[in-house]
Amino acid sequence: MNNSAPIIACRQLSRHFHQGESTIVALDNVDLDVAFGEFVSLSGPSGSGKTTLLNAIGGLDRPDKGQITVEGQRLDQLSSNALAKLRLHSIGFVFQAYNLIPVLTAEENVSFVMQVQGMSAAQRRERALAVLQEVGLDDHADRRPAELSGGQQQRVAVARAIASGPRLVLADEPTANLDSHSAAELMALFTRLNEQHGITFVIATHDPRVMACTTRRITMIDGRIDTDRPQEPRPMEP
Ligand SMILES: Nc1ncnc2c1ncn2[C@@H]1O[C@H](COP(=O)(O)OP(=O)(O)OP(=O)(O)O)[C@@H](O)[C@H]1O
Repeated sequence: MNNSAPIIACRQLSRHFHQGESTIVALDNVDLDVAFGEFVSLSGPSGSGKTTLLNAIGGLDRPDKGQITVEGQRLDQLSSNALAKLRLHSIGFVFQAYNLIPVLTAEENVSFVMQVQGMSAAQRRERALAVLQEVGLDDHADRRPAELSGGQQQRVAVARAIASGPRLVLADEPTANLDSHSAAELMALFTRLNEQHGITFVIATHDPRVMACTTRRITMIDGRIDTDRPQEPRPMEP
């Protein structure tokens, strides 16, 4: 794979939703390239298309028109099996609701995904503990989600997202349910994963402090990209 090629390339993406008589234009001819290793925020008013764009890039939803290439693979040309594989191995997802399985411990929540990926139990345990250590939670590996704070649950969700070693993480309002201290910790973790491991992040957010942490700031309006600028990142104050 040629690393000078973008990790994400979107061409003329459009997505419409039909509600009764009316048509909602969620994405309107979006063109977007994101290079390997970028740290990007996506902001804009509610309904401007951020989630729709992330879901399309992550292969969770198909656009009506246009093309998406992720790590050199055209999503519209992949079989559903190949798309599921790409989602499982190459893209990490982090959501506003942490989406952990309540009856499983932190370690089991992380290793569950690797089980689906076909790793042995010993490999899973080793890898789960390594990624929990990466997010600062190896000493909480045996706790269930209800025994963890919101910030800790979100960090378990990050450990799960990076367990398979993806080069791309898509995060949809990851700090929306967090207090400002936990949000700052999460953004420091994202920054470290970006700088030290080269993981590309695209983060949809309404929080101006999250936008300020990133090195490229994209705003959307009415399903279109409105502004797109590089910036000097400003770490979030705890
Ligand atoms: N499954 C759906 N069915 C109908 N309309 C939808 C669906 N998903 C999204 N939309 C509409 O598409 C538009 C874009 O929605 P989207 O969720 O992408 O916006 P957003 O910028 O992420 O908003 P928010 O900041 O509130 O999360 C909105 O008008 C929304 O109501």
